[in-house]
Amino acid sequence: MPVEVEMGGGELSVGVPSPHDFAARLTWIDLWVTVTGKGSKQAILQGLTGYAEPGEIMAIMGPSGSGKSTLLDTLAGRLAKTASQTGEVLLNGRRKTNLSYGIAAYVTQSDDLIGTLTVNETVYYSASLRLSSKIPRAEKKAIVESTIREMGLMECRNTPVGNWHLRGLSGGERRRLSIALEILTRPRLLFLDEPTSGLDSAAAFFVVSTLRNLARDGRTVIASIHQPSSEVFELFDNLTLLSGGRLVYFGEAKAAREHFAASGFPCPALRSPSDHFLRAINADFDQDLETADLLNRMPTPQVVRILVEAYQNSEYAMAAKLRIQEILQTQGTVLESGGSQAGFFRQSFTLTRRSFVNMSRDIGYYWLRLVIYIVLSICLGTIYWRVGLEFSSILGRAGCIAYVGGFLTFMSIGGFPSFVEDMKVFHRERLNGHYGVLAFVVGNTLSSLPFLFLISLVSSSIVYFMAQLHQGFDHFGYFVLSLFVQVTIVESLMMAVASIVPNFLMGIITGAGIQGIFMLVAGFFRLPKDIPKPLWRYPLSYMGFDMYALQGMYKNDFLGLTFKNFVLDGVAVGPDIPGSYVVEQIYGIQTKRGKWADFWILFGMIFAYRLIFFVCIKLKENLGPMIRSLLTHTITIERLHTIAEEPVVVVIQCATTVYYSNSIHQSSGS
Ligand SMILES: Nc1ncnc2c1ncn2[C@@H]1O[C@H](COP(=O)(O)OP(=O)(O)OP(=O)(O)O)[C@@H](O)[C@H]1O
Repeated sequence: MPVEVEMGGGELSVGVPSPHDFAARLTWIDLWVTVTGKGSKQAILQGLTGYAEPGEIMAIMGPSGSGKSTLLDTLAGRLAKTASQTGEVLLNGRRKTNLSYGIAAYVTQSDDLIGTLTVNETVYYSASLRLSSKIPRAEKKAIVESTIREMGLMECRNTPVGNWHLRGLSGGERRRLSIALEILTRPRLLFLDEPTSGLDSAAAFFVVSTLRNLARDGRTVIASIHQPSSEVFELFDNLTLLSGGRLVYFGEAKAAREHFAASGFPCPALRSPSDHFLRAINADFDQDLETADLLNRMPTPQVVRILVEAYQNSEYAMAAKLRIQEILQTQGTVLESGGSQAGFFRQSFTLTRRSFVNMSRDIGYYWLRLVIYIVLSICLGTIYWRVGLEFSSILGRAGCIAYVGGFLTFMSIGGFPSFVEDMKVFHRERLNGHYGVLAFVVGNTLSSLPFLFLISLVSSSIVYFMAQLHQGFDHFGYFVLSLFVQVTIVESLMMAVASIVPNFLMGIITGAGIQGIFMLVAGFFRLPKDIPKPLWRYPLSYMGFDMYALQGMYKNDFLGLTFKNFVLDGVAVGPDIPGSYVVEQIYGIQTKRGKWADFWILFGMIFAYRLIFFVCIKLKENLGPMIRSLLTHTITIERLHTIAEEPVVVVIQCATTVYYSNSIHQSSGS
């Protein structure tokens, strides 16, 4: 009799969830992942089926490139946009294509951490962001301390993580810190990609022991691992062994040895089982394999083929499918996002504080920029030294103001590397549900304001008093505020760019390009009335902040001053020129709108650009899964057509939800 299993969006299972059962039971059935490159499709996961249960720790092993990270990403709903997926991933019997944003914690291979914070600060801020505000401070500190201790980081608790200018933690310590951050809140479902990479064998043993204890506490832990020692391997309950995206073995870790022996590849007495498995299935380097009696030299692809077939026809494969069936019949609780229990204000406050501390310690964030601003301001001040009220001063003042508004703000690009680092940390924390997008935008905005104000004040003071622009505190105050608002807008623009571009170089190019265009249509290089319509004048010159900044600053400086007319043979050719004439007739700017109106438009733009930043993050978060779900649906239908031609039973539930059960039938001999 074929074992027929229907899998679906929750309606199929018969068990009633217990309200107190928050365990995470993950099942995946006939999982295929394909990527398209150079016109051809490559399957990087080929029909994987398995499950992970609470109380157990599962290792995903395989040679480099065998698909370990891809399997973890697929299970966690984080597959790259370029890859397509078919098959089912069910959490507690329900279809859950996206486990991001707090339902599952994921420790990725890269350790994206804030370089200037110490271990203690990193874990404490994380606790403050995620643990309930009701938990007293002392209790939070105790949780932080015990987590740091569990990961063996007590010795370096006051060491900064480290960045380009700060020597900090070793690679292994960073790895352990990344794990500490995710186990802090004891997540129900924990994925770890290479948690032991960079660790010595003792550290690897302690880290995996901690993960096992976490699993014993009712958590579900899945970790990909390269080359565990025998001691570490013994800590794993279950094993998924992959080679070239195919399943070589799934089942109890300790039974894998018997399976290899039964398939004709017994583990030699003095070799660690994990070493033996990996040597047998590593197709990258063809090798001699010490086989018991079958072959003395066998090419690895052949070994892999034998093992894959042996597994498909084995009792282990059958047992896995039966267990999946049982899991699906005892439907568990719907796990909601469990990322953070702290409220919005707590999150915003903590993020503002953390970001402020980082900005004040990272010399590349603002301090280096401040130095460059001071140097440039001195250059500007010397070039426009006491610019005066001559006829030529009109051009001089306009040039000085345009440079301040254009190039000085353009220099905000210098902070881009730090923005990119910030965004990496944000993406890691956000995907693990540590806080919301709005809290991040608020935190990032508030923490940057004091530094931006300082930069504006110092630069303005130097330029203003060296060039001796329009005297009077109100004029100087306007100049400072206008520059402050401009750099804040550019900062928002660059953060928005950092949130969408894939890398640093693209970000610099995109950010510089946008600013270059806005500068061009600001009204300095071409007078406003001469800027060609429709694109350049409407909408671009109005969308950019430079136009309002330039006009406001011109009005601030020229209005109320009088300039000498130009001199021919020692005699002025006409009467003195009032500033209003300069603004209206020479620079073609209407003075009906006062300088403060320009300022308030600019001020409003800070919110508009921060909103764009917020929307960019949201779009990036939602667009990927939307595209994936569309692609997955199309590919599932495509695959169904292929499968329908094969001798298998196809179960169609409804128009949009299609499942098939070929692998299950095969295993039962159908
Ligand atoms: N988005 C993608 N586009 C193209 N190829 C991909 C993509 N993702 C993964 N691959 C390919 O799929 C294979 C499996 O990659 P994966 O990162 O899952 O392997 P891995 O077992 O985790 O390797 P390692 O142990 O070296 O990290 C590799 O050959 C990789 O190049």
